[in-house]
Amino acid sequence: MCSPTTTPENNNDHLVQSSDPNHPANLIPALCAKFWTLGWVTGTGGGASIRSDDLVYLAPSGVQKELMKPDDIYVLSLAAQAQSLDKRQRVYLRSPANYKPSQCTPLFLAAFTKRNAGCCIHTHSHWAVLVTLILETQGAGKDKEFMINNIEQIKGFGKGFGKSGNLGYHDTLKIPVIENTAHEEDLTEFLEEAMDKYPDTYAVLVRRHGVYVWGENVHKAKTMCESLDYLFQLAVEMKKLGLPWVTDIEPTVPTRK
Ligand SMILES: CSC[C@@H](O)[C@@H](O)C(=O)COP(=O)(O)O
Ligand SMILES: [Zn+2]
Repeated sequence: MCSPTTTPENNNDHLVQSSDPNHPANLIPALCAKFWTLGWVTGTGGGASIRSDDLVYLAPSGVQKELMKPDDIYVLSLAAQAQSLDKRQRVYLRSPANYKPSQCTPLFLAAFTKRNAGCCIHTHSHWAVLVTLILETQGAGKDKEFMINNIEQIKGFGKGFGKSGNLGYHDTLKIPVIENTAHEEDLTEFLEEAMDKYPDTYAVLVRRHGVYVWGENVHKAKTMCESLDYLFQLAVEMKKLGLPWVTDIEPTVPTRK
């Protein structure tokens, strides 16, 4: 299951060799090194994947994500994957030696195929985990979504897949929460369910685990992941101060002279 299929003679190494710092094989290690400093990908957890047209660039499993090199990156073709008869069999154009592909692969692929995302980031941020723990204490029914409004940073989010523009200050940002599973890949069906139930969401929280965030491109995925982490941290601090995450502040219309 999920064993790599590659061309042994050349392993398509040219797919990960570029002097362009924005090439996905260079950018994934660079981004993960930055994310490690934020506590997002420590202890091999978390990661990031980038899609460029048909090609998906992925990290190996169980490696220190902040120390990865371009040569460590897997490359998969979405078209070849779609044609594969066994959908659980991954069709890699390039596989680095002595590694296994990230366990997050089917979750990243869900963001690329169901949302046409160009980048998906998975963090194990303390703030994301804490928000899911706080929600858990609120009991069944209230523990399945994180909601916050009337905070400026909400404007860092797009309105939704296929919609133009960003959320406004008074809009309520809703992020679904799914339960963790013993194996990362078993989260896939629940992540896809959450995407169907919340068609506008760009993120899904995983209880006691972290968060998946995607965007049309690297810039948008990174911006939303940073905005979300800011909001999760703020929400944890607000909870400690007894402040509500959702308020009914009415929009004010300034009078211009
Ligand atoms: C600290 S182990 C974390 C893993 O089980 C998983 O949750 C994860 O995010 C990373 O999986 P990986 O296969 O190393 O890319
Ligand atoms: Zn994880």
